[in-house]
Amino acid sequence: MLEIKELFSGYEDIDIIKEINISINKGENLFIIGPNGCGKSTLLKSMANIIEYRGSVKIDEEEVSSLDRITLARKIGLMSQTSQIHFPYSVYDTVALGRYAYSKGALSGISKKDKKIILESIENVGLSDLKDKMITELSGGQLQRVFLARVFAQDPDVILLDEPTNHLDLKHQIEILQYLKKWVKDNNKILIGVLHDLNLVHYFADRVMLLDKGEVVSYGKASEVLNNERIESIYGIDIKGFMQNVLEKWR
Ligand SMILES: Nc1ncnc2c1ncn2[C@@H]1O[C@H](COP(=O)(O)OP(=O)(O)OP(=O)(O)O)[C@@H](O)[C@H]1O
Repeated sequence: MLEIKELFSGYEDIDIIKEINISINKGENLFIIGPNGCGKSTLLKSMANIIEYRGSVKIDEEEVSSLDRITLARKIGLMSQTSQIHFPYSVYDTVALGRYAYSKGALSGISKKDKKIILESIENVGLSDLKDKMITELSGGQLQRVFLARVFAQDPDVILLDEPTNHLDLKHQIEILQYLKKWVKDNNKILIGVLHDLNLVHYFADRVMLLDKGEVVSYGKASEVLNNERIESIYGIDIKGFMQNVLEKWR
């Protein structure tokens, strides 16, 4: 179980995230929504202990800020919005980096089991044909799937994904989200994701958290949180009306 209590975090003594309290069971996903700048990425970074927090973030009773790097990497994996490429690694080598928490460090030292997991992770995002290609030669969507495969290879208990599908075409968005949902259920993991597409959130989320100005406005099932009046008051747009309008244009 992931338990967050009285969580505050931010930058340079200014709190962006204020008083978050949630608990999520294994096998469940939670999607965080909210307008630009409301603190979604900051919340994920706090959970992954990339930025300091006050309050408590516990995975199976263990405070994440007290874990060493290797244990933390086995417990929690973050795919952030701005995964930068600095080195011309192949797809395989990039995904292999996900296994560092289980190996002795050097890529040459990875085990047969690691190899199998790396290849399966690449296959699960549909990139087997590109496994030897340099990541500098990939499209944005292919690259995003490489980073997803790296998180799968890392195989943490809690997976944090910041806009995991924003570079993907609709088919791949749906396929990846379907796969993630199943992966979470089958392997008793916890997924916390940030998505802007409220249709996809409606369809895939077990739980939804609506954030505004760093505070939780609403938390619960998608059908409870995604109430048109509430969404309009936070986003300042009649999203349901807009969607209905668009749908009518389809033949
Ligand atoms: N490294 C940083 N230093 C100082 N302030 C930051 C830093 N990163 C983010 N912020 C500020 O914190 C606030 C929340 O940013 P955050 O990236 O968490 O929002 P978000 O909800 O993920 O936004 P988006 O939907 O645009 O990705 C913003 O006002 C942003 O300017």
